[in-house]
Amino acid sequence: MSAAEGPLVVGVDTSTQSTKALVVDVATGRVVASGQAPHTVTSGAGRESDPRQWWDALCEALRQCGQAAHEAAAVSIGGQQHGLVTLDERGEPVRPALLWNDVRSAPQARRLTEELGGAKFWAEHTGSVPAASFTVTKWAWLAEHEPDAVRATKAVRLPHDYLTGRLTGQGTTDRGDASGTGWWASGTESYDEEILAHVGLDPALLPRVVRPKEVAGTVRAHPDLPFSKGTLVACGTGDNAAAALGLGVRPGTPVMSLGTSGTVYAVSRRRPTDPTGIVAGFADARGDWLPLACTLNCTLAVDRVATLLGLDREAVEPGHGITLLPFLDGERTPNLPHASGLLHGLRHDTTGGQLLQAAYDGAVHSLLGALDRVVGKDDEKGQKGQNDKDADPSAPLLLIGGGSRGTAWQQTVRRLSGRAVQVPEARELVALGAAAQAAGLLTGEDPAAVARRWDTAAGPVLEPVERDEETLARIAGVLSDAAPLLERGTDTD
Ligand SMILES: Nc1ncnc2c1ncn2[C@@H]1O[C@H](COP(=O)(O)OP(=O)(O)O)[C@@H](O)[C@H]1O
Ligand SMILES: O=C(CO)[C@@H](O)[C@H](O)COP(=O)(O)O
Repeated sequence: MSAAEGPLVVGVDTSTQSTKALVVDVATGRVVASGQAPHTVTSGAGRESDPRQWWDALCEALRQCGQAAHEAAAVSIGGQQHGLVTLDERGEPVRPALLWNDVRSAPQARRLTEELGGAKFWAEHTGSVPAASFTVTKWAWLAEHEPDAVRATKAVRLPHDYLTGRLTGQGTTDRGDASGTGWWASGTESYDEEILAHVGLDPALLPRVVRPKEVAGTVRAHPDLPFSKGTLVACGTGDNAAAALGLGVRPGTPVMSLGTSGTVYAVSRRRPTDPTGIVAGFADARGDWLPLACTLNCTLAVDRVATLLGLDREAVEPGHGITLLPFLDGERTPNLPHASGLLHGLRHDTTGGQLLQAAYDGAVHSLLGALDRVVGKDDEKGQKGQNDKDADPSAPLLLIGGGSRGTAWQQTVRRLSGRAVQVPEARELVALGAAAQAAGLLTGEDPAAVARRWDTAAGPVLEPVERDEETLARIAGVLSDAAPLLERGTDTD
């Protein structure tokens, strides 16, 4: 491999299932080294991970990068959003982190929404109506179920803050990830004291929100790290905001990410305030906004159905009136935290491949319904979408995340969206976005412009096909008819 032309930077994605690190040449965007190490997440009632695992995985992923990581001049961490990390006075986790896909705090989400002026108040103050994913609901759950843990907590962090803090020794976050907590006011871009007081969280426990182009700190000496002391650390951000940076998207360009979570989003110049709660009004990592909808059941749920059927994930067959709502983990979009998977339309001649295709259809249907609101279509009640001025309905949908590599995912998105779909060849767009942010610290460039210079979104465009309206209408009908079943848990919950 030829020598790098420019300085090197490290971009990290600490996601739900693993930590990935890339060493990138700032001049060309070439990935000169990479590493990856897995995490474990608990199954059962909740979804928890020990933050110390994320640190160990980061050290391992960096070790795999070899000498290149030693030469890096700056580093940035992108990470799974919303997780509640509670640290004691020594900076050690009080308990495992409560993750974004842990739905135990659904009752707290409902209660907080009602107690503080309803959905409109939350949407106008924080940009989002809290669902069980939001950090504020997790803190309220912890206060109710584990008051000793709350008393022992001397610092509250998000996953990317935790790793950034271990690199620098300082408590910092950024506007992108702060906007997913439920205690950051998007109108004033500051912590919301009314909400914090309501949930009994002292603002002194929270990290400082670093501005987009500001340095968060420098790497302190650490035996497990390949970095030189003094390497610059960027503020980092949530994984979706990092991927938006990594693609260098301009306002209105729609993105769909197929990973542990499914997400659809677009950068917007308008601050989102959707009182239906479908669109979360996140900030992006630059100073704009990132209206986004997220599902809890994406690649893992569809892979699980394939495993149950004993099929390869690509062994789909065209559907035949079968509807499978793959809500194995409850669901966030639509907001059905207690739902479980639901199958309708099974016949003697139904094949396993058709059932599998129905799982893909169910997962993609939820995302596409939400995409209409994210990019600005008016809903059936005439409410304006979030981003109508900038959205270009003919722009290809950018498809990213692990699932975007799969033919069955690509074809399902094409058929149910009726849009052109572009699949970037670059694989790790969250880590690339973090690398672009680190590069921006060195060169003074806008990180999104860095990503465009690196041409990270380049990849084949799959031409549009006719939209499969029949399947979309059938799934919407089953969702609506099954509402009472989906709103309650099963007897084993
Ligand atoms: N070739 C592929 N086809 C379909 N799905 C894939 C493929 N490769 C990986 N995946 C899926 O991608 C998921 C991981 O995606 P990723 O975006 O890395 O997730 P996360 O960032 O949430 O940890 C896995 O659950 C796996 O099922
Ligand atoms: O909760 C959200 C977005 O609001 C998720 O997108 C998480 O940020 C998890 O991301 P992945 O691990 O699936 O990348």
